[in-house]
Amino acid sequence: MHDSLRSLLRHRKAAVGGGLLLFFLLLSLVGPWFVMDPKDLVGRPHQPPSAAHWFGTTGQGQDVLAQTVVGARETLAVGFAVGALVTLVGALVGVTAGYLGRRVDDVLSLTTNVFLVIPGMPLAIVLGAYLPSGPFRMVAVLTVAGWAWNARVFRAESLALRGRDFVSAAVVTGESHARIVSRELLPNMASLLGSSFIGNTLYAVGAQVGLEFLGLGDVSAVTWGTNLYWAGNDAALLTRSWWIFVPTGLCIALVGFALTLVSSAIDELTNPALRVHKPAPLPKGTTLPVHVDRPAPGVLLSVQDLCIDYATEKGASRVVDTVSFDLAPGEVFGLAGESGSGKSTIGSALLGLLPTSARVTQGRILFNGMDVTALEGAGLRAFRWRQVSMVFQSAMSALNPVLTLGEQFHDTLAAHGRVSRTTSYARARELLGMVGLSPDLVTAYPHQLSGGMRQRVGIALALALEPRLVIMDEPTTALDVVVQKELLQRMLELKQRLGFAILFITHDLPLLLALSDRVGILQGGKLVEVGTSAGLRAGAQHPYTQLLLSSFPHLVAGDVSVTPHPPAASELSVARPSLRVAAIPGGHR
Ligand SMILES: Nc1ncnc2c1ncn2[C@@H]1O[C@H](COP(=O)(O)OP(=O)(O)OP(=O)(O)O)[C@@H](O)[C@H]1O
Repeated sequence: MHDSLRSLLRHRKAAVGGGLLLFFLLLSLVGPWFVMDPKDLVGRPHQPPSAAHWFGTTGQGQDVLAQTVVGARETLAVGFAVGALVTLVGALVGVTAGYLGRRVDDVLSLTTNVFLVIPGMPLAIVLGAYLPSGPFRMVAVLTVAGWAWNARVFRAESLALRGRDFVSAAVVTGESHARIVSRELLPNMASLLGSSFIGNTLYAVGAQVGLEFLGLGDVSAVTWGTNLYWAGNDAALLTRSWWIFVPTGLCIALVGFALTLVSSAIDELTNPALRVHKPAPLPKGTTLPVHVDRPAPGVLLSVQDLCIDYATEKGASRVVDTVSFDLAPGEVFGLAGESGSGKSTIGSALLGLLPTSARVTQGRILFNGMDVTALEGAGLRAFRWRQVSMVFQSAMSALNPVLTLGEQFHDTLAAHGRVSRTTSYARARELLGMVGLSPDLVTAYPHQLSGGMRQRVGIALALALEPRLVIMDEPTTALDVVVQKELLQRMLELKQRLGFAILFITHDLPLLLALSDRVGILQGGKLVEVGTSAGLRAGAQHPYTQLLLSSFPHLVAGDVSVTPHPPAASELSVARPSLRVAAIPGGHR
């Protein structure tokens, strides 16, 4: 709690937004005691700012400063009350519908949809005409007109959470519905609840001011909306009496700005992934122009003295440290190392996919002689996928769930030149066939495929533009060993046919040794050993490589024995006929 408060105070957006909001809250609470009565006629009409009336007088001779300060009270009170009520009603209805589902969901969703199709403004006007005048009328009108959107958002969120394992675990351990909602669902929606409340308050302030400006509020009350209503009525614009409406307008804009800052701060504080630490700017003169060397013969990719730092709260953290290696055309180069050793960071750097908080601080990545670390914009777009593509680790999240496979192939092909759907679909069919899937799957959606089939689609997509290098970042981690072997075997066959090189990233060193021509071992961001697979298998030099090798038990299909030593190539090789696991006929996994 103490820590959360401290980080809230240290957060710049939270501090500025919160400070502004606090100022307006204090102004609305204590300000009215220090100003004149806003309804008193204290001077001549339309008087500009003066020592007697700092903000001038209105078209009827009232003090504009008093009206601005007093107007804050009801406007903010209604705004926060509506913000809280709309969030509460929306969350209650949405979470109940999403979590309980079935009949309850049908009824609540139907009610929500009915409210959604009724336009908000006419509904507010009609309700306003029947309810007794005053701030409570405004609160009721805006709550009735605004809760339905929130219910939709909360329903969608609870539907997504309901399918998560931790909720299923709570269900099977016998927790009650109320406890699951209050302990499992709502805490996971803290960020949504916070930003919805702030967003709804923003909506309420805007809608309230809008309705009152149109004369649909209580025009005898003093609020920011009625201030603008009377400014319009008293021809403040026509007489160029800007001081009558500018202070109120400025206050509304500042409150809106403050609420937006706080909403964004809540998002960032409750979701650490949104907290982006920007790396320190490079010293002047160190920005590298796109550099093209004559490619070294027999070298497709040359990583030279590469250093990558992440900006963190505690300063720069080096995760890739002076790494150098070369990759020849058609070669399979494996990068191995324990979790966190920097493998994926190197893979991302090759494709210019490093997050904003990361930066290449030293070294070069030469692809066919061209320094890809300096590529940007159109140059980078043209380079990605056409020259170097990637098979991602998570097959499900790498495919767009709402597009058919054919559309996803079309998008990829169309991103690199004009291509008709007929041509894209024909190519998609060909590629699907190449990876051992039925070409008819072009019309299928990702959820209709198994994990192994999705990963084959990932490979087919990676080969769509016939790149010269394919990065495979743990592409088979989530698959069982049989599917894994079939998939890798297919990949190596395609490599033989099409001639692309592979940078294979995994923590599974025995698998790498079986697949790769050469392997590099990463430890804590440093490349501690590079050697041919045969050389490393015969005798690794570095103690860390030896440790990695000795820490892998190996299951051999058939006799299910566990070997404490690195496997022989024949046991793992998926490219050779001596593959020990028989292909399962028929199915695509
Ligand atoms: N956004 C980030 N901010 C700070 N450090 C990060 C960030 N992303 C990754 N790191 C750090 O960079 C290091 C390398 O991460 P990377 O993902 O490249 O490792 P890896 O070897 O691919 O691991 P794994 O096999 O588990 O995917 C890790 O120590 C990680 O904590």
